[in-house]
Amino acid sequence: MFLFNNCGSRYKIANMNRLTRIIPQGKPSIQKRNTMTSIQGNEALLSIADMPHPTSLPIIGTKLHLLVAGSGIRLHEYIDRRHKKLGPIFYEKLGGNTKFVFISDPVVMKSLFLNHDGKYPTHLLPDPWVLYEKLYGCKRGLFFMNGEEWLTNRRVMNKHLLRDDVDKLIKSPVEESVAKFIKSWKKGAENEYFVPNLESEFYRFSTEVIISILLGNNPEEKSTRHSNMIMEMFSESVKRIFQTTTKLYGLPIEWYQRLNLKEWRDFKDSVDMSLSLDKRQENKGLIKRLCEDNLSDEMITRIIADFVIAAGDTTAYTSLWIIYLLANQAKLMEEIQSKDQDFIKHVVREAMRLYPVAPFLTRILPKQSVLGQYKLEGGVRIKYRSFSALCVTKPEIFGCLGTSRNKTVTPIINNKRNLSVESFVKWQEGIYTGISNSYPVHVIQDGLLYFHDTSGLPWWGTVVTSTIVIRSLMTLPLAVYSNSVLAKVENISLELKDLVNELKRETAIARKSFKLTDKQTAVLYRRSLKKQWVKLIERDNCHPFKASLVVWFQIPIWICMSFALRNLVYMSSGDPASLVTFMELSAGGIGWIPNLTEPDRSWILPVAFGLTNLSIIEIQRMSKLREPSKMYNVFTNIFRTFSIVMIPVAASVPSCMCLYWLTSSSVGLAHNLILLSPSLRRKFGIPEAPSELEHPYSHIKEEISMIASIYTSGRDKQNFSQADQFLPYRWDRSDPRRTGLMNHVPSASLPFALGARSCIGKKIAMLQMTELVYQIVNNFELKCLNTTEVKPITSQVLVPNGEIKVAVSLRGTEKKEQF
Ligand code: HEM
Repeated sequence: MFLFNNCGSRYKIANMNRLTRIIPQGKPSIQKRNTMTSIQGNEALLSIADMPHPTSLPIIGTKLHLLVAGSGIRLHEYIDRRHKKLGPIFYEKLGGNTKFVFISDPVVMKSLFLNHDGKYPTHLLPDPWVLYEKLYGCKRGLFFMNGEEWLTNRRVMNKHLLRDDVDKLIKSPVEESVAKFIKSWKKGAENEYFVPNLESEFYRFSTEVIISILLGNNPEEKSTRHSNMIMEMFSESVKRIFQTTTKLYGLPIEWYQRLNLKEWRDFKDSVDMSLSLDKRQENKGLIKRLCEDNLSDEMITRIIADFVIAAGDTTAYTSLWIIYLLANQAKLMEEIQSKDQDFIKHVVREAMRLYPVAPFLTRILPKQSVLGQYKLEGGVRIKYRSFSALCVTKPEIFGCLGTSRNKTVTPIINNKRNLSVESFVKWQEGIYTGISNSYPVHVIQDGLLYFHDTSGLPWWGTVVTSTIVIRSLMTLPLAVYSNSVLAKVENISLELKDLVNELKRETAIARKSFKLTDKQTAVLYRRSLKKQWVKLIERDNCHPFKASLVVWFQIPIWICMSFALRNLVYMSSGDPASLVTFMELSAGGIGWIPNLTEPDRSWILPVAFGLTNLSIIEIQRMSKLREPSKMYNVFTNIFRTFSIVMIPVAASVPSCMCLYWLTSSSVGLAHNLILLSPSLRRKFGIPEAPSELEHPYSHIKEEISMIASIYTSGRDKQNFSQADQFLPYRWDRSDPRRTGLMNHVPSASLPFALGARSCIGKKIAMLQMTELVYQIVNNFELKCLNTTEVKPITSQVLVPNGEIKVAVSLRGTEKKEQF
């Protein structure tokens, strides 16, 4: 009790120190101080702009820094270093338009989880899962729910899994599963030591525990073939689905759709089966209880399927870390033997402090909030994001037309090369002359002159208006058509996916009946698939080539219009009227470009042109979910480079041409934005497709996401003395050694989060890990065989960077020397 109070006062002091640390190290300027808003009494608050942050580039943010630091798998270390440099609260733009506010201060973290969560706390969702949900139309459990749906179901689950008497439901299934596990290890260590595949074994064990809890502790039922089958399906498919989604983070976009995640459907079938069986049984499993709560079968399936997934890797990897830590500390293993099971809880807590499987916890602020010294805007985050699997980039197509008449060619030393350069220039001039004198260019040129004469607009107005009219009348309908074709193709590919299994079956039958070889079967399968694809494409009249029509119209129009303007400036027709036009163009400019025949020397138009093109590329990119394919990245980078290269080119051509290019790109940008809107897409008759964004504009605008850096706060010396040491006794209030550890802030270690949206399975997890570790320590001796330190990396959870190898032998036998 004394220690507890003592620890409380230390806690306050530690946190008071921290509050002063929250003030940015780079002091805000006097001007900034004056702009501080006073919200509560006289307390002056800082805005997010005053928050410490690393310097970042406009679009890619600090992505390059992260890349250099070892990419996403090193995120926990990267952010840890940032905290050390910038303090316990800072923001960082890791690319895109979201400001991630990272917090490692326990007081601010607590306040985030307890006071600022709102009625329906929301977190960021892993994109592959969101994609999966959207593509396959399969609804997910609690973790993916929001709003009233989440609250209603969460309350039901709280009643069953967080109440004090939860032990009645979980104790016996956990003990049984542990007993089974220990039995199999004892068998393994019967003759000598053995080195188990810890990851797989813990995965299977975790799945077994959760399924036993779901089905109830009915020994008769457990022995049936049905139950074993469910177990097999659960553990295998869940493990595979996790591996698949982890890979999805880095896979090219098309693979998302190509991957046949059939395991999930098998898995859901098995849940359905167990649901129908459970209703008839007299067991006391969680499924039974949920049925009694009148939850629909569909909802139960959703919730418990997610339990299996959530329980699988979290408990498996935490158990793995615990065993790794213990296997490296023989003395501690001996000490634990003399302790009761309660002490194992401290072992588990301490391991989770050092290796929290969820190293970052995210929250979206529902409204404007004050966190520490900062007043932050509520982040309006879209509920679902999706990506365009069959997206078509509609970058502006640029061509280099800007050769000046008096442009000279730099002589090149080598005569032969000189000759070839000359012939190239001749060839180029020939092409230019050919295009300049072509019929379409003359038609557009005459059209421009006619429009200028009849409208009475100055030349700058003529260029801008005619561009808007041409692009809106010609390219907008084509862009709508192209989007429509793409949406249809996307829907067809989903339809085809359903046909694939049927085709496979038919091909298998054909193979048997006609005794086909592997090669023949593959050819037959490909042919049938292609036939189906063509059939569906013909049915919906949406050949993918049609989607590119917009580009085939846009490029020639762009070239012809540019040449038409060039002709007007260079008086190519040679008649007196062209001299008049030239004079009009010389005086027909606006603002800083009075003379449209001269290049824009201020570079305003060329730079605006370049930025507009970059915006189009970035909007296309931002409206996609997560990492696009490598090919898409290559093209995006080519277009980015091209946009930048075109800036000096635009600065060297007459400003009427540059004005045209800028107007054309701006209209393109507007079209891109318009065609993101779902309601406008419906009005234009574009069918709905999975890749469509529900809230495209909120996706594009800047957002704020709060991230609690659990890894950092747990390892911060200000929160825990000897923070990098594995000292389970620090959690034991009765241990005298604890007095030597000055800093101890329990709320700085939040492996299960805190508040209304904290882990629903924490009691299950704690019980199963404690029981398992207790039995392992008391029955076996462990010795770590890894010769180098195993470090954590951020995958979906914090996992080891290599296989953890531990030799297991029966306690008290003479097998130790064999290690
Ligand atoms: C060592 C084991 C575990 C750890 C460290 C852990 C950690 C967490 C954390 C940190 C969250 C909150 C995420 C957030 O706020 O964004 C969470 C949520 C959740 N956990 Fe666990 N978990 C563990 C085991 C389990 C188990 C065994 C289950 C099975 C019942 C489970 C089911 C869930 C579910 C369904 C949620 C979502 C809750 C909601 O959104 O309302 N977890 N877990």
